[in-house]
Amino acid sequence: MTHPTERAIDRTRRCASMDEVRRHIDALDDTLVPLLVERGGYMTQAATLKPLASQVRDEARIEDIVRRVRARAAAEGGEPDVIEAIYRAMMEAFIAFEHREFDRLTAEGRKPQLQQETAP
Ligand SMILES: O=C(O)C(=O)C[C@]1(C(=O)O)C=C[C@@H](O)C=C1
Repeated sequence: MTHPTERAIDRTRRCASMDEVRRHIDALDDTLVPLLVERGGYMTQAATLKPLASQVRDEARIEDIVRRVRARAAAEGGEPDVIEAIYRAMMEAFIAFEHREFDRLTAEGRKPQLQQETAP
């Protein structure tokens, strides 16, 4: 279990000005965006590995992730409802991206499973 002094909320610095608040937010965004891009790379791999477009959206997996990140948010001293809303919006954007990747890979003939299924 997370030690109380290791919680993310306790790393938030007290700021004396809005400039300082925004500097901290910009610095965190510089950490977050590369991680989101890296996460997006796995959508391309998922699109390669899933045989059917109907498998791109996986409701059971979405609910597993929501349950997991809500618990982590609480352990870090955050708001589970806020983190759930962010994750649901993020996953919708990633699902749309994964569909685009699925279509692109299909058009490029890079989905061997699908080709086998549709072969005469
Ligand atoms: O786990 C998957 O199947 C994924 O494609 C990844 C992901 C995600 O963003 O985590 C995206 C789409 C699915 O609906 C579920 C989860």
